Amino acid sequence: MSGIGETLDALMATVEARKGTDPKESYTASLLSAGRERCAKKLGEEAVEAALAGALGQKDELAAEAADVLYHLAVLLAANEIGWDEVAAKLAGRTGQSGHEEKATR
Ligand SMILES: N=c1c2ncn([C@@H]3O[C@H](COP(=O)(O)OP(=O)(O)OP(=O)(O)O)[C@@H](O)[C@H]3O)c2ncn1[C@@H]1O[C@H](COP(=O)(O)O)[C@@H](O)[C@H]1O
Repeated sequence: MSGIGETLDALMATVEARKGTDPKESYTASLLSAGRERCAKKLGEEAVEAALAGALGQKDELAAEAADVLYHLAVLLAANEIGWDEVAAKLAGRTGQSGHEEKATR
């Protein structure tokens, strides 16, 4: 099994490759062609479902919903021309900061 980084890189490459392709042939292409607001709405829905599963301690459901969240996040990032590298840089910039300090500088 590959790590999460490789998995996310492969997912983003697939999402990027769907740009401009036939929306009838690909769910990803249909989301991208519908625009950023549609992509954002789907991410929000999946995030709520993941949050509910987590709050209820539904482990399998949470893992599945977390995968949906990551997929829809990849689509929204791609729709905004942002890659995982920019997200990783934000996370790396916070390494070593306490959560309280980080909140103050965000
Ligand atoms: N990871 C995913 C993934 N996760 C979820 N989904 C789709 O997300 C949709 C969400 O389902 P919902 O029940 O929330 O919504 P729905 O009512 O079916 O659809 P909406 O009208 O609400 O958008 C389903 O159709 C799922 O198939 C995904 N579709 C694609 N991928 C990845 O994207 C790749 C390319 O997919 P295509 O673009 O479809 O070729 C796939 O190989 C996967 O790796």
